[in-house]
Amino acid sequence: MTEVVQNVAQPNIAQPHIIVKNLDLWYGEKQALKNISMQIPRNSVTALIGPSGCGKSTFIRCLNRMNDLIKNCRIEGKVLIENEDIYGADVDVVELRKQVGMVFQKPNPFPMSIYDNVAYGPRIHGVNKKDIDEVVRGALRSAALFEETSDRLKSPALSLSGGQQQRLCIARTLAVKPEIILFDEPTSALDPISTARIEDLIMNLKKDYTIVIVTHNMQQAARISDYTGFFLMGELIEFGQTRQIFHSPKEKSTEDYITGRFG
Ligand SMILES: Nc1ncnc2c1ncn2[C@@H]1O[C@H](COP(=O)(O)OP(=O)(O)OP(=O)(O)O)[C@@H](O)[C@H]1O
Repeated sequence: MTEVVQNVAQPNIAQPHIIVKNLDLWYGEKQALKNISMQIPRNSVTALIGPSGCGKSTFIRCLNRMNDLIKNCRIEGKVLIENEDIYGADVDVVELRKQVGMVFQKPNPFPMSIYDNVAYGPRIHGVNKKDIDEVVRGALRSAALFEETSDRLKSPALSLSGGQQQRLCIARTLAVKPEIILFDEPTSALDPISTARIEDLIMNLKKDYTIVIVTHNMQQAARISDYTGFFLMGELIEFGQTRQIFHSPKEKSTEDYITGRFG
């Protein structure tokens, strides 16, 4: 494993699932990420917090190369998943995004039935027709949506409530059997009850997946995450166990942010 140039102290993580090394990112002339290094442990929830515009979404999108789609975006540094450089020349980006799923802020189900939304990915990835039913039901169960929808799987996904739509999007992600799931502010468009259900779900999912979540909600980060990274103006200021970050931050700016003094 090549040496990581550490700019921020890292907790001792035996076998990180994701290793980010000296990552810089520019949108045209503007540098949005500055020398980020981070080791993300597997089967855990890692929360990324920080004020608006500090680069959280930009960073999370680097983990499954979503920024490839943005013109004028340039990246330097490395992102290793299972020690493989995901920016390597021979990486199949479709396969990478299957391995690293993503759930967005606004639920975005396809305008098709509940069933077809979840079956969409497995069908594209060539899952056998006779196995699709089982995959769809399994994913809906894991996303805690099966009981509510089992009698109306052919109904339009858009007839579901916002919270149910977000769980459907999670089921859609789970159906392609990822290893890592990225959540970009997944509850910011939801009411408190739907938010609590998604938080419970995320905490359950970490048994089987590595989870990275961007959130503006500090209580949410404190409730559901094992590790927290604090970003400020494109830099990772502090990264550590959530308990430590919230109870004894090492950096003054982290403390100011979590105590609501800015942002
Ligand atoms: N596609 C883009 N083109 C140019 N600049 C961008 C693009 N996306 C983001 N930026 C800029 O990069 C910086 C970081 O944005 P980013 O969305 O990653 O921040 P964030 O911390 O996720 O913010 P928020 O919490 O408001 O979602 C901001 O200055 C933003 O304006």
